[in-house]
Amino acid sequence: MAAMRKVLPQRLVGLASLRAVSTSSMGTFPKQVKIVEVGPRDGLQNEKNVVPTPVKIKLIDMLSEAGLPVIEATSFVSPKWVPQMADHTEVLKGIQKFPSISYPVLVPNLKGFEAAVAAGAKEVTVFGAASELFTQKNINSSIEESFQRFDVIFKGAQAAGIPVRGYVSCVLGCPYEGKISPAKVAEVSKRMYSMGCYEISLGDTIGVGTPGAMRDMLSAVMHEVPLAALAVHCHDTYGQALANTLMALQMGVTVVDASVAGLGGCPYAQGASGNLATEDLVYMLAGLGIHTGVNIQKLLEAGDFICQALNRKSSSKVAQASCKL
Ligand SMILES: CC(C)(COP(=O)([O-])OP(=O)([O-])OC[C@H]1O[C@@H](n2cnc3c(N)ncnc32)[C@H](O)[C@@H]1OP(=O)([O-])[O-])[C@@H](O)C(=O)NCCC(=O)NCCSC(=O)C[C@@](C)(O)CC(=O)[O-]
Repeated sequence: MAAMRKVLPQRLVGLASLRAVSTSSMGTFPKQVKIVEVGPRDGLQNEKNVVPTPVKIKLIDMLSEAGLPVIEATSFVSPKWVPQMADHTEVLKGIQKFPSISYPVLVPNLKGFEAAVAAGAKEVTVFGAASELFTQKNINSSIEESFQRFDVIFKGAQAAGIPVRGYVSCVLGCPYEGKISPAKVAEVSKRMYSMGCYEISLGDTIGVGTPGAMRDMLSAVMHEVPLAALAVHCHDTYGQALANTLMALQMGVTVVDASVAGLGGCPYAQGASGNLATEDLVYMLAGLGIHTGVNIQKLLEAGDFICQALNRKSSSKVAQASCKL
């Protein structure tokens, strides 16, 4: 805690310069971006040591205080597959729920959907992929079988008035199949959108994409799914996450997934590293004059908190830089 107190006033110096650059040209960028914070789920699911439930709850509460409009809280997957998420019910019940914030949770099947609803979930997320082999490794089914599972979830969600978000993983590459064609991503995205996902988040699961690959993939998907219903979810394995996101914004995407302190990774995607750090995204968007509603100071504090709890250095460049200022 002492170290945290020491850096905060210095961070304010960095924030002043951030405000100074926020008047720069808007170009073709959107005026507003919705950030979907995935740290508590994607960020923590890959942690080897079990993160105590109160730590997860405090992290989510701090992220709520920071003004993130959507916070992916946990996942109702099999605890045999992802033990770190076994406390999903306690986490979802334990967090403070701000009326203006959505707290979606991942559900892989009807069992997960029913458990999520019983725990109070008001929004769920299904997760598919544009790669057969990844789908097999991640959810033990083919792509076609995954649609059948989703269909059952959609029926339950529709009856309960619960919105469903959808992930398509491996959109810019797969750890098992390598290159994935934009046409395949477009096909899977179209299917999930037409089944009932209100938003499709396109995941560069192993962070191999480049802005060129993002442009080609998005161009294909935009023919099949309305732009307003697309989000991007970039991992930073090759240091391209921010550049890839910028390309997506220039193409009109207005929803971006990110993870506080750049935490993240998928247990079933070897080589996957952390997500785009939310702090770095917020800093860049502020510099472009794009509204997010996020208080970066409070976000940095949430990043400090989880990094101390995990005994780890933040992967966010903004967090690292603002500590050194
Ligand atoms: C889909 C299954 C369940 C199939 O797994 P399975 O083994 O084929 O399922 P099953 O139906 O045969 O059940 C096996 C056991 O799990 C139980 N079970 C079954 N379902 C549930 C459930 N929902 N909640 C709790 N328990 C469950 C079930 O009751 C049974 O228990 P047993 O009878 O052996 O005691 C499994 O593969 C699974 O849970 N996979 C999840 C993997 C995962 O969470 N991956 C990470 C998320 S994806 C990701 O990170 C990428 C993303 C989204 O971030 C975007 C990107 O970056 O690209």
